Amino acid sequence: MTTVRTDPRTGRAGRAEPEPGSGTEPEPGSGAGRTGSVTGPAGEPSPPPAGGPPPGEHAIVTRGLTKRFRGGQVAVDRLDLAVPRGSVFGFLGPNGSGKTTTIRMLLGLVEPTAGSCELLGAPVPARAAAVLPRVGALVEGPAFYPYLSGEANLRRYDAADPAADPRTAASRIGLALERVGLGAAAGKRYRAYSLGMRQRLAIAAALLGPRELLILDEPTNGLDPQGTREVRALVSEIAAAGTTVFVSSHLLAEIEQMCTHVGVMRAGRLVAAGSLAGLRAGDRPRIRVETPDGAAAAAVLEGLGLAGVRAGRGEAGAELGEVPPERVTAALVAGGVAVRGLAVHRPSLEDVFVELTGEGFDVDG
Ligand SMILES: Nc1ncnc2c1ncn2[C@@H]1O[C@H](COP(=O)(O)OP(=O)(O)OP(=O)(O)O)[C@@H](O)[C@H]1O
Repeated sequence: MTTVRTDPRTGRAGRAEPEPGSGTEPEPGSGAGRTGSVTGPAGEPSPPPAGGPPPGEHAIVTRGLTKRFRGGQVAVDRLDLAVPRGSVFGFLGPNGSGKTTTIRMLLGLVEPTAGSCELLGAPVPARAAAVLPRVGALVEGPAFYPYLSGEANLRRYDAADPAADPRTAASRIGLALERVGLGAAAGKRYRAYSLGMRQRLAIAAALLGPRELLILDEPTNGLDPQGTREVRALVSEIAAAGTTVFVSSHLLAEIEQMCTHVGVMRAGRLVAAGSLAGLRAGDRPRIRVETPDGAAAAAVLEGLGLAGVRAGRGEAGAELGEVPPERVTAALVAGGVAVRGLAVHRPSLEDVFVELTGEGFDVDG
């Protein structure tokens, strides 16, 4: 069973922690694993928000989920979320947009002010004890002992879970280490691990047992590019093996590279959600013509029935729609327009999100 600690500075609920005992303090900074191996009965599945897949097809559903902290700050504001089973769902938003608070409510670590949430069809917190053993979680504030090996650290995590059978601990730990690619480094001390290895160990702690859902809060935060790649690859492998992954990030590039679905948060509200493919389908490619006669080019574009025609100095542009670019080129030439250059520009996902949210994202990764 996971132990929950409250941060005396913030009053925020904390994470599972192994009992101290080595004489050295655990090192913060890489992740926390929710432990547990008992599979409890799930609650009755309930209908997803209107228009979504049928009941049972969502790993996470929230309805009107709201958290108002003492002092009046609304961290999460009437959140309706539906995370399809089998998806890698990117929970994207700038710092302070309410991602961690949402995850804490999902895990029963913070009590919602209003609304409800379900994990794997079971209401949380009402049925948290039954459902959380099927959910692995990595939420900020991890602690591992630097002088202990990765394996020994996991043994401590496992031993702290009263629901975990000690007789099967060795195979459980071995399997978790193998799954995150740390089998060969199992005996190495934690302090000798790279950043990526540390984070993979944290994910291993969240995988001590069969999980149907894995919730990761900013798992690449603070990692170097190599560590980031490792975690990204690991998330894809875990998802390919059938676990739904819910991963938060403030980095669009992260989400774009590892997720199938995305929900975008801004100031506590969900401002966009759907499959990446669906969001991209809304992209409207534009054609841009470089020409000394922008007005003449614009007239040709209008003549072709293109929308959003604009003429500028030395250029003209329009939404391309279904018209093939070669038809535009031919029409421009036939219309006597001197074409110096022609390009088709498809808006990036960032352009789409900026349009939806009115805000940019850190895309450096
Ligand atoms: N215990 C708390 N008491 C008061 N306000 C809080 C508390 N926890 C979070 N907040 C506030 O709620 C808002 C959302 O914070 P949250 O940590 O959920 O955002 P986030 O999107 O996860 O951002 P970050 O990645 O920076 O953690 C912020 O304005 C934050 O300051």
